[in-house]
Amino acid sequence: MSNYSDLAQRKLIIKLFSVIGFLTTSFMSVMAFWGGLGVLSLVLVIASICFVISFFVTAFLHKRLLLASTTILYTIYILMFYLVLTGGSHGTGPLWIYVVAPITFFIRGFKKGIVDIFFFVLVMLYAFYLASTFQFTDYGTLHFPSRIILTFIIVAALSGLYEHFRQHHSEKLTLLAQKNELLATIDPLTNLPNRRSMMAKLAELKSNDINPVFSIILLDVDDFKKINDQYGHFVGDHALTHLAGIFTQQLTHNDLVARWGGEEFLFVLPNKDKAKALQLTDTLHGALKSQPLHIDGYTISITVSMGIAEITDSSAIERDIQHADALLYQAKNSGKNRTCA
Ligand SMILES: Nc1nc2c(ncn2[C@@H]2O[C@H](COP(=O)(O)OP(=O)(O)OP(=O)(O)O)[C@@H](O)[C@H]2O)c(=O)[nH]1
Repeated sequence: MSNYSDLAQRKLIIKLFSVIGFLTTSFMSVMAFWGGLGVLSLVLVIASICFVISFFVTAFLHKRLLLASTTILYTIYILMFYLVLTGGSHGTGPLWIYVVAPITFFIRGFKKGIVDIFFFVLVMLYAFYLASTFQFTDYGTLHFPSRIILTFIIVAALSGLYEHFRQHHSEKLTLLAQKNELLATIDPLTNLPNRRSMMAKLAELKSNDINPVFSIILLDVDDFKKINDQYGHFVGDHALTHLAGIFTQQLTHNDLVARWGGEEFLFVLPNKDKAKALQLTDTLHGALKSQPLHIDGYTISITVSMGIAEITDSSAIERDIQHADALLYQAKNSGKNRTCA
């Protein structure tokens, strides 16, 4: 989501750059033409065409944002070179180079922006040198070019710092959002998906015609209160993580298990009918028998009861869960450590 909105924002700003670039260069071109500066006017017309192209590339070619933004940036660089070389209109050309710093960092980011700015400064120094050597324009003494370059470096440094902090905070926010998203779907004790994320998965499976049959298993640990009472809550917690580990081991790649709440777990088995779900419950009973919990010198055998519901229609998922719950209840009432289907 954050990536999408970031991209949408970038697109908007690049389109805005294109429009501002187009309006400015068109206006300056008319002014230059009016003032009898034919070549400058022509250069500005070419620049304004480049801005129009970038605008349409950004607007209609969704994957060409990089191309559009690079076109804008290097159009501006070439224009700046020309303006410094010739002095632009009445020697004011170099004043435009300040727009380069923020645009460069916005388009290229902090690190690549520094490299670009470094080469841009070199090119500008060279343009000032050429201008005075070949007398394209008269900047008088060295004072004017040196002040322009120095103030440009200060503006660029501030723009770079701003971009650096902006990037840093944006990355931090993205990471935080991803972490929160993960925490909202994971049970912190067992690291299994929680009820919320499993409900989303179930809704997805229900709405998906590609999975016409699937099964769910509702599992409840037998006499868990006794484990807590006898060994303490801490051991109870360990028992739950121990179970989560065993359950995860027995799943094939499409199967899922979630901590449904308390000492209850829910399995979702896409493309598996009741018979296949029963096979899994047999495996689970066997795995629990052969892998008791060893903790603090104790060996604790844990058993579970399960109810299976096969899902073939598109009725509400809550009804399927109620069905599995009723069968789990039946398993508990028939003596526990068993499965009813
Ligand atoms: N240690 C620990 N205990 C929990 C947790 N969540 C629920 N419990 C305990 O699980 C126990 C569930 O007890 P009951 O609902 O009476 O069920 P039971 O003792 O398993 O009995 P049956 O379901 O009839 O087999 C309660 O004592 C809860 O406190 C947890 O995250 N950690």
